[in-house]
This record gives sequence, structure tokens and C-alpha cells, in this order.
Amino acid sequence: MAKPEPRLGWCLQYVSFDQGVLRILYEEEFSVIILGLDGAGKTTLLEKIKTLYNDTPGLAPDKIGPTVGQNMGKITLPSTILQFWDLGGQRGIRSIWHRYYDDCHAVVFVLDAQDRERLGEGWEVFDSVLSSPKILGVPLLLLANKQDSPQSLSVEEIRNGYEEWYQSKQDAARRQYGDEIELEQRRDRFASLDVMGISALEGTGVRAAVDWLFIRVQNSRRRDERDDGR
Ligand SMILES: Nc1nc2c(ncn2[C@@H]2O[C@H](COP(=O)(O)OP(=O)(O)OP(=O)(O)O)[C@@H](O)[C@H]2O)c(=O)[nH]1
Ligand SMILES: [Mg+2]
Repeated sequence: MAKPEPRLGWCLQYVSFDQGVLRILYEEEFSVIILGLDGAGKTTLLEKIKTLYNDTPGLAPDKIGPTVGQNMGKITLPSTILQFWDLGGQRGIRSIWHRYYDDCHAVVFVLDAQDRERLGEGWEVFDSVLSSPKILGVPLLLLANKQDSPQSLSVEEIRNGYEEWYQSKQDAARRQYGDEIELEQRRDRFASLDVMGISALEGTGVRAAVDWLFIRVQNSRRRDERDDGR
């Protein structure tokens, strides 16, 4: 299975002569991985992003089946290419997710906000992504999908739901093992976690999510450069 591109790619966009001045424009390429349980709406989101940003529209929702492996899609923004890797969410496929962690610049976790029965499973998997050491410093966005459905939990309910789930997990661990010190990095990660509501089906909130990614990958690159120059 193909792995994401190297950590940071520079693509030559064009070279031109303008009034005797050689102009070279580069586009920088960032990899974004899309994770979440099967059925959360990851592929629907990727195809909607393609439709909104590319000349060639993405697949219609009724042409999308469960993902066995990965799907890839690219969009071009000012001086930037975002390359999305949509990974299958079925239990057996989740074990390959970590292979993409080294090379990604942002992580999007898609949650089905209307499927209350699978919320616990969703939090379990989300928590393992949020706490993964390899991507602790990588921007992470939680998307509460299917906001078009009247049964969907709101962004606020989703955020609180995860916090409550995590607290009860901590309490159970404390009862079993005594006082545990929570990972400081993990706590910071949760405190700064952004949650946005979208409907991948209708496209609501999708541009706002892509704007968030665009800004965050640029900011984390600048931070990396500052750290390197220290
Ligand atoms: N109502 C509603 N349904 C959605 C939305 N997004 C996706 N769906 C539906 O949810 C189902 C699963 O969507 P997929 O995009 O295949 O889900 P996935 O996360 O890619 O699933 P896997 O590939 O198995 O990991 C499909 O029936 C979609 O039409 C949404 O925003 N609203
Ligand atoms: Mg899929």
C-alpha cells in the first residue's frame, strides 16, 4: 500500500520572466489524514472537498462504498497543496493508520454525530488518536459530521460528551490502579482541541474546516522553522 508523500514537498508551480526578472513560484504540499469509524462519512467528506475545490467533481454519495484501504485527493489553495488521505475505518483496517502518522501535517477525525450507539467506540478510537505520541504536535481537528440530521448531537454536546467519557475512564482507572498522573501533553492537547460541525453530505461547514487546515499547517510549519533556527 502506498504511503504518504515525504514530510514536506515543494512543487514548482511556474517559472516566468517578468520585465527582465525571473519569477519562480513554488507550492508547498502538506498531507492531511482523515480518520474515524467506518460509516462516519470520511469518504463523503473527501469527495465533497474535491467537488468544492477542484474542476472535476468528486464522486456522488450514492457511488461511495466502504473504504478498504485508502483514498487520496488533492486540492490547490494559495501557494499550497493539501493532499488528503482518507483511510478505511473498519476495525481491521484501523491497524494501518499509524503508518501514516510519521508523514502527516494534520489529522482530521470524523465522528458520526447522529450515531449515539457507537459514540463510546468512537471516543475510544478518538482518544487513542489524540494520545498517539507520534502525532502529539500535529494539528488535530474533530468534525461532528451529519449535522443535517435532526438526531445529530451539536458541537457543544460532542465536546462535552468526550470530556465526560474521558473523566469516567480516568475514574475507573483510578479505582483500579490508584492515582494516575495524566499526561501533561495530552491534557494540553485536549484543552486546545477544536471541534467543528459539518455535513459532508450537504457541504455545510466543509469550507470552514478546510480553512482551519490551511491556517494550521502554515502555522505549524512556521513554528518548525523557528525551532530549527534556534
Ligand atoms: N445524513 C448524512 N449522512 C452522511 C453524511 N456523510 C456521510 N453520510 C452517509 O454515511 C454513510 C457512510 O459514509 P462514508 O463516507 O462511506 O463513510 P466512511 O467514514 O468513509 O466509512 P468507511 O469507508 O467504511 O471507513 C453513507 O451512507 C453516507 O451517505 C452527512 O453529512 N449526513
Ligand atoms: Mg470511506
